[in-house]
Amino acid sequence: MGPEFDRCVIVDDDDDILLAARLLLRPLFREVITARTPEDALPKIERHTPDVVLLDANFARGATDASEGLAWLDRLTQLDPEIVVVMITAHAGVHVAVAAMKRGATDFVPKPWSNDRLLATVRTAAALRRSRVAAGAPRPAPASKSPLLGHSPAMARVHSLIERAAPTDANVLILGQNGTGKEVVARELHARSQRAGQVLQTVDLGAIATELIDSELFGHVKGAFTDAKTDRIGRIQAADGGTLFLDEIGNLPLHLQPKLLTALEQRQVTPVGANKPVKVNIRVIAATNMPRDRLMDERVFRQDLLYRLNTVEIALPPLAERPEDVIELAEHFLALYAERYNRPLPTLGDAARAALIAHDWPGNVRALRHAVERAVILSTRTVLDPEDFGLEAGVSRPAPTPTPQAADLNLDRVERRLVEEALRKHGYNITGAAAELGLSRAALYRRMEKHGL
Ligand SMILES: Nc1ncnc2c1ncn2[C@@H]1O[C@H](COP(=O)(O)OP(=O)(O)OP(=O)(O)O)[C@@H](O)[C@H]1O
Repeated sequence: MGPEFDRCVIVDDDDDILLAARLLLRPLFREVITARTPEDALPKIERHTPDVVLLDANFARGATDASEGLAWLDRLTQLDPEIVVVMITAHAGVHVAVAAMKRGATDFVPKPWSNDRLLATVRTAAALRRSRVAAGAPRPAPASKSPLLGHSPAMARVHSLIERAAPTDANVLILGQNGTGKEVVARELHARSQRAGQVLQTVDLGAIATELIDSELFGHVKGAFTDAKTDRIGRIQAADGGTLFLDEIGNLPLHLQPKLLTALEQRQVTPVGANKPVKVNIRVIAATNMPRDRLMDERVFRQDLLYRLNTVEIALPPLAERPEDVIELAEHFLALYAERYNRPLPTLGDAARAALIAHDWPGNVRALRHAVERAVILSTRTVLDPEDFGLEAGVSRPAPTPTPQAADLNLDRVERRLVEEALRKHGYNITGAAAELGLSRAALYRRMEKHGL
């Protein structure tokens, strides 16, 4: 069998490192291109669109803060936003890890590396990139294509609520941890409503900078503030006639909550800087991963707005509380990804089934979906084992991570521990945990996927 992948570019100022990496990676790639400086590497990267770039973090003699490597990382991601960069660093500190993640690195290899780990890291990075490119589809697949699966008693209640609430114009509030399927429920509600032929306008309030939320939701008129060069219709108005899906509603700043309440009560919006309101006809679906008790705290969320939004409330339990759904979901995703990646459909072995059911899935259905995708891409077995999903046979939870010790500087473990700690601290609120780690939500999801969280 020939090499699995096309091209890899390695950038390091140390000839020994370049030689070692070239020898190690040659069986994986048709061509391994080396460069001693990023300046040399740039035209090669532009010309060859490599599957993976291995980039040293430190170039200047004696430099240890990785600033040069990070600056080059920025240039590379600007050049190709899809680029897969694995950082190599001899001075692996957590701050370097976090800074590089924030700026789009896919992974890290501390130097001196272990050959197995370098190979595994590079192979995973290359496989994921190639599969995505071949599929021509960014992940995750559009949720609209995913029907709402699950026959557990909890999901049966959810289906029944959707059936009853969808055709009415009642506002619906969907509660549930990250990855439990809130967006799928919102789409299902819209699809089964009388507004199905109209627009479903989604606003992810967790993804918009706080200072922009006002004009994003309500719109603005030209000259309302310095950057308002033209009139801009807000998302509420853009949803006119259809459904407005306010995702991560818990992130709506307190000072804007009365404004949204007024808009919903009066069925009209006043764009920033305008003096006349505009009529709108919308049905509102909102979702949040905020635990109910926080949402009931007047200091966090205005209760009058909450009552306006939760005419019907649909709570999605964490996946761990509905183990009956795990195999149905896993088999659905297996079929989906086997087809997408053009692989023979593997089956779940008994041990894999047991491990999938026993796992506590803190990242819920999203994490299960990613674990299945990875298994489809990377496994060559026809009957899948727990290891194909990054799980251990007969272990229901990931081994508890040891308390930080000065001796444990393994970047991978440190990263996993930081991500876990941040998630726990923020009650699995992705926006909060991402902010604390200094990552975008997308980058945090990638870390969660990588560590099977
Ligand atoms: N019951 C389900 N049936 C089929 N697919 C599901 C189900 N629940 C979740 N998924 C899939 O899991 C992934 C996460 O779901 P979704 O985006 O709806 O979660 P969410 O609760 O909105 O997450 P977040 O709060 O993090 O945005 C999606 O790919 C979705 O298709």
